[in-house]
Amino acid sequence: MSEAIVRIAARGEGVTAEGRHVRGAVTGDHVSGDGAIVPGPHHVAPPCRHFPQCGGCQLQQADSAALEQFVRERAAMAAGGQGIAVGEVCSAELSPPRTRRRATLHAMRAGGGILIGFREEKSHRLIDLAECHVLDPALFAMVEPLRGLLAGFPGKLAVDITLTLADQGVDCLIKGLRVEGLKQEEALLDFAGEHGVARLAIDDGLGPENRWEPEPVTITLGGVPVALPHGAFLQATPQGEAALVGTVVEWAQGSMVIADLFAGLGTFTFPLAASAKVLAVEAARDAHLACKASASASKRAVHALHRDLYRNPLRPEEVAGCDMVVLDPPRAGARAQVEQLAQVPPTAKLARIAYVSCNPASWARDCKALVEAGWRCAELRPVGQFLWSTHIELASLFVRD
Ligand SMILES: C[S@@+](CC[C@H](N)C(=O)[O-])C[C@H]1O[C@@H](n2cnc3c(N)ncnc32)[C@H](O)[C@@H]1O
Repeated sequence: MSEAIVRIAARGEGVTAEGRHVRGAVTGDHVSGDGAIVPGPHHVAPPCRHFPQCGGCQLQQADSAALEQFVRERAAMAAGGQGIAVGEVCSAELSPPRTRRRATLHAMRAGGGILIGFREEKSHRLIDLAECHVLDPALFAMVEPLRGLLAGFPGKLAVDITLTLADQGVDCLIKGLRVEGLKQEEALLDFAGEHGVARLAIDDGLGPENRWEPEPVTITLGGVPVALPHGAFLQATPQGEAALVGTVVEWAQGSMVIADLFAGLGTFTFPLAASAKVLAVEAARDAHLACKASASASKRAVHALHRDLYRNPLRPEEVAGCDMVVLDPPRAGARAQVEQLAQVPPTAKLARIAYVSCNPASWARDCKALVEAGWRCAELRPVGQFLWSTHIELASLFVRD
């Protein structure tokens, strides 16, 4: 007798109503007693030849309807798991293929050639990328030239290459490369010039050192160009950023004073500053300074504050004057900051909290504290920026009645 797959689990396996997990199955498939999968209407041919070996994607066998359901259900189930009632769970925004604007690839020498790609999910074996359906084509176009460049560096090679699509083109940071002698220095400059690289930096263990940057590299946020420090956080796709920012800006309508916590370069700060005063709080010094400089150059009503919100969260009296708080913490969540927000008295101006998260588990844990303090989750917007992966993002709006 066969069982139907009713949903996709957090780790990407198909799950039956009885709770049986089946790797490779998607919602609508059937699985027989011996584990054979009978594909259903949402099971499609994976577009990439490297699937499922490549660790970059886990769900290429699912169509967009099954992926949308997966992203939406994961967000809703995280809320349900902590007993958080959600007013409205919106449909999930999925980023299209070939839109990822940042990725770290690995490279090594093998069999006389250079392998460049992602690692296999459960091993350190490198998948040598011949195609990629998630990377923006401008990033993928760097793979072959990078093979050529690295082939000229003798000896054992084990480097990480972070590619980011900035306003000026591809920003390329190579970690772990030893550059010795004029010939190798020239090879770097030739590579950068010939392939229109926006910035080339090498980190041989002592931090990134720029070798090529014909004009300062920026990323435009809310119409404001912001200097892009190495390693600074960026939303994974422009479409994902637009979905998250559009949602938060809509929720912020009518707010005059907003605190943007874990602000990074100002992904939310600058769009929000079009109609409100914004306090942008961030712990990474480079990101904070970039946000601060652009706020001043663009004359936006932004006050940038350098502060560690884990050790030193904003206290209730510091946010009481804001009518909205936006939080977008790292995967670990924002427990200490949420504990402080939960203590803001109902009589304070603070009327809305938008919590953006890349980890439904820490989000739900934190939000439980908000709910216990009288806040209600009015709206949940799931976002799938990492198409075909099990990684999801969400934006949530908390209000007090
Ligand atoms: C998920 S990113 C979001 C950044 C920004 N909101 C965006 O959308 O681009 C989290 C940010 O929190 C910052 N961060 C990490 N730990 C922090 C801490 N203890 N206090 C304040 N900011 C922190 C990181 O540097 C990063 O910029």
